[in-house]
Amino acid sequence: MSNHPVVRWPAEAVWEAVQPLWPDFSVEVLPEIDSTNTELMRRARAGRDERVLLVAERQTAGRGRLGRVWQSGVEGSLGEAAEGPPSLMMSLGLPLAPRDWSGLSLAVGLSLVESLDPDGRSGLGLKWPNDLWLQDRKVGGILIETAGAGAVAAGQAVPPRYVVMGIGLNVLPRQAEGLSTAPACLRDFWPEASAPSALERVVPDLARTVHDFVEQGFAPLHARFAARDVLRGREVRTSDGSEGTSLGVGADGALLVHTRHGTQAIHSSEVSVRPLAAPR
Ligand SMILES: O=C(O)CCCC[C@@H]1SC[C@@H]2NC(=O)N[C@@H]21
Repeated sequence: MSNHPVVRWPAEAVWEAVQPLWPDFSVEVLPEIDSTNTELMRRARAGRDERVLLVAERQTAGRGRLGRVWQSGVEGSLGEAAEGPPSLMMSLGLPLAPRDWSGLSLAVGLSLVESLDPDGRSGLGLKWPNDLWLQDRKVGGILIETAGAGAVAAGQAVPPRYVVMGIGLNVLPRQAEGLSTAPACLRDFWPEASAPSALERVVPDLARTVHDFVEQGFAPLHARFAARDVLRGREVRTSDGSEGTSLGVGADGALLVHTRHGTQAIHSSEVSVRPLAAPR
């Protein structure tokens, strides 16, 4: 495996779009890595806290939430004429000190959905807390990890934490091992989608969203999230045992579920939904 990316990536265009926000921002594309999240966490632990977007053409140990494996779907060589890998795998790493952390992953998801489907016509939506969904099938996911920062005494400013926002988007159709139905992909609603074109489309808005989140938090995005929320009004079951109808998310990013015991605010859990009835 050479040390150079095989695919032509719009790294410079992405850098130019983001650099006015963060002059020290850089973009790195790697032909192969275990996981872009793992790599940025390693760098953070070694004291490197740069603002960087790391993109991989292949991950050998891609990770999802809750210890799951993220399959990149890259088998064999990408080849010279490659349109790009079947999925976009990238992590944005940077030090952050927002006033309030709640809703960061929802803000990231919303920026992805809005930049991939600006007018909402495709039905691409958000499944709380971290998944992009299209017709009840997963298109992508987000894995946010943090490093650094000790305890904060009362009245002290919150020190920045190094945050790694890992994003995986299925671009081309593929079967995923262990799943009965194939995941959805960007090609389902964007016929020319490739990993490089998706990168160019999503990163400028992602950077703007993260930049604004530091001061404003999730609350200003709340109504826009609701417009893309695929769970609202559906019967859900959470991994901590709550069952009921999803009422959407609160202004702090919690999932609100109307259960037999009243409305419960869920802050961290896995959520499954009752499948939609088959069309007649
Ligand atoms: O759906 C999930 O559970 C989150 C998936 C996150 C996958 C991305 S791919 C780029 C980055 N590197 C990783 O190892 N994981 C994230």
